Amino acid sequence: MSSLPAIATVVGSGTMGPGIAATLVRAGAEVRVYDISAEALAKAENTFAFASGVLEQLGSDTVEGGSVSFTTDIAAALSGSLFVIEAVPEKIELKKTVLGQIESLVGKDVIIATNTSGIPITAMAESMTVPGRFVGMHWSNPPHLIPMIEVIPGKATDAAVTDQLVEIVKAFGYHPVIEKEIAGFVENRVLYAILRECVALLEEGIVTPEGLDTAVKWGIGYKLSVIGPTRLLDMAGMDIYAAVSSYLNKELNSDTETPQVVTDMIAAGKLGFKTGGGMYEYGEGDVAAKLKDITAGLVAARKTLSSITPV
Ligand SMILES: NC(=O)C1=CN([C@@H]2O[C@H](COP(=O)(O)OP(=O)(O)OC[C@H]3O[C@@H](n4cnc5c(N)ncnc54)[C@H](O)[C@@H]3O)[C@@H](O)[C@H]2O)C=CC1
Ligand SMILES: Cc1ncc(C(=O)O)c(C(=O)O)c1O
Repeated sequence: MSSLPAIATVVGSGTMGPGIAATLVRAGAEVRVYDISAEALAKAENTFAFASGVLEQLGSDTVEGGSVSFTTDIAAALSGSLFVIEAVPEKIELKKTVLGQIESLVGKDVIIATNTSGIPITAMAESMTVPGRFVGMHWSNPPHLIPMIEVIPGKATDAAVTDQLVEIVKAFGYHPVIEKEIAGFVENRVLYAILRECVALLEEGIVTPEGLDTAVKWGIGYKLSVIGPTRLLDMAGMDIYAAVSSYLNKELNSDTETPQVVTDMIAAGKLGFKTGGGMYEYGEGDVAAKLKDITAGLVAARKTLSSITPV
């Protein structure tokens, strides 16, 4: 019998919610998508349809019986639900309020997972009545395409709940990675170490954005997508790592604040794809074309990577 809960609810339907829902529906679950904003839900219906189309393109396993509904009625979204994924904005107080709402509407044995990017689970669970059923479930964007999920128990999370979440993740064909709780979790700690250095290199004018993207895509991304960093150390040799790190580590950027260049871009309304300009400028139709290319690339890469020995 599949470990996938028959009825699941996604709370918050912005960038992440619709792709999460599409993944669960394809695996056979009845998914309710809840948001406080009717406008967000209307957009989410389109994003859900797009993500479902991508899963079809990918040819991922499908289980009959999956369905989706969208609602601004939280009680209806949670009625009879067996598994809840919270995906509201990354603000701890908002998340705590929403968790309180969810807990007041579901039974004590319902697992509540959070898609936080890195807020410690224990801090988020502080005011929960049953914190043992609460667990981190960090999907990566785009959630319908990146088949890895970080599973992070907090101090109060029941071991059985962590085990159940691992089985749920496996049931829809993703790779679960169990981690000890730490701010940012593993994926974003590594990503943000890379991004800090990248932004510093751009800010210092060492390389152009195009040059940086080429160096990282082919010199790092391509290689790491096949073998992973631990194996890379073995391939390079500890002697090489020791020799290079002895002079390089002290040179790497170690700023603790958000880079000024990013703060300035935000002030100028340059947020990236969502405003039509960021590190690069996008003209009419450019963002849609880029997203199409990125999706096609991720579909092709996932097919290839799935067919070779992992890490
Ligand atoms: N965007 C990304 O690349 C990733 C985001 N995450 C995490 O996932 C969570 C959601 O992120 P996004 O989808 O990017 O956020 P978003 O801002 O795109 O969407 C959040 C949605 O939550 C809704 N919302 C706000 N308050 C609500 C409430 N009280 N009840 C129900 N819905 C409410 C908003 O209307 C919005 O539609 C955050 O914790 C974020 O850090 C995790 C992985 C990747
Ligand atoms: C820049 C950035 N920040 C956070 C996340 C996340 O995982 O929360 C992502 C992502 O791709 O998922 C990201 O790209």
